[in-house]
Amino acid sequence: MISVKVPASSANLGAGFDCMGVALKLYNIIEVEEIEKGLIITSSPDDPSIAKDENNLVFRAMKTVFDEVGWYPRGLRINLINEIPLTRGLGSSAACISGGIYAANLLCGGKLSEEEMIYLAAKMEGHPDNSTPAMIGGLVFAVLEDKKVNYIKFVVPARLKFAVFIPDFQLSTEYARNILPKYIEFKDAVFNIGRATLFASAITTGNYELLPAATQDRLHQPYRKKLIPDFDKIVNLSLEAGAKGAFLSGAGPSIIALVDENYEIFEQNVKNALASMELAANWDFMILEADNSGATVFSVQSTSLKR
Ligand SMILES: Nc1ncnc2c1ncn2[C@@H]1O[C@H](COP(=O)(O)OP(=O)(O)O)[C@@H](O)[C@H]1O
Ligand SMILES: N[C@@H](CCOP(=O)(O)O)C(=O)O
Repeated sequence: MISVKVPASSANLGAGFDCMGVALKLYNIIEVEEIEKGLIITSSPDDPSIAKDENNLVFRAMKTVFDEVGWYPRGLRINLINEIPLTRGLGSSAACISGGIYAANLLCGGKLSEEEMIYLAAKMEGHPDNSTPAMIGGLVFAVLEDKKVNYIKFVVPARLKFAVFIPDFQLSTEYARNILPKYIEFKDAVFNIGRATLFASAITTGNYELLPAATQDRLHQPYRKKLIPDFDKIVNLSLEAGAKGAFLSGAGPSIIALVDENYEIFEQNVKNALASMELAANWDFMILEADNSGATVFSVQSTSLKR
């Protein structure tokens, strides 16, 4: 049996719609094993939206690898241990896709290169901003091209923390993409190009004072925040507590605030504020570091199955 650990991820990071994302130290474990025949899928905790048949996202991701390399297991057992909350903008689907591809590649003897796995994952997810950091870790700038992903990975220092606010309601990425406008104004495109470029420079040089300005966005947040009644309150409380920028995580509804030194004081101030504020939803709060490893082998046990 092969066991793979794959991180959560937060995409967009403000202005970098569909092209910037970071892996976070919150993980799903995917255990896979070739069996005599059939497909057995188990999941804990379970959720009605996790399919137990060929529609399961991890299985579908694994199948893209089998189709690509022309090798198929006789049967397959998949056990999912899920820490990443579903449909909250923290890359649960990207973790399934990148983790499934990574696990399938191990199962079939490592026929695909890392570049090929990154491409397959981005193609399946439709954008490379979650799937690439889920696969290789770090903070990634990525563009999906016709046959490859062009990307740069930046290893995030532990000094930078990601304060994550997770509400008790879900928002599917598909829905949150469908509500975006087909066209945007030229000045809004210019606004985002400047901020995304500034973000890339600020994060890689450690010039965190620029981050509050560099995480502004006009491409998706103005539309999506209407679906998240507490958005402005959470962003404002984070900035007042000293965050270096706060923005929607992926398509939402989770919100992330960047915190530098003094994160313990920030954490206490935020917890006090959350306890005393009137909010439409209940919000979980946790402080995470970036994961710089991506999908990794957790354990390998030999199987009795003979070929
Ligand atoms: N552990 C899992 N196992 C199987 N399918 C999953 C798992 N986690 C998420 N999914 C699938 O991904 C969907 C959520 O994807 P999406 O709307 O993109 O949200 P997210 O922001 O969490 O990626 C779920 O409805 C489910 O179909
Ligand atoms: N760039 C995408 C990212 C979606 O991330 P998810 O974690 O919410 O699936 C978008 O903004 O739609």
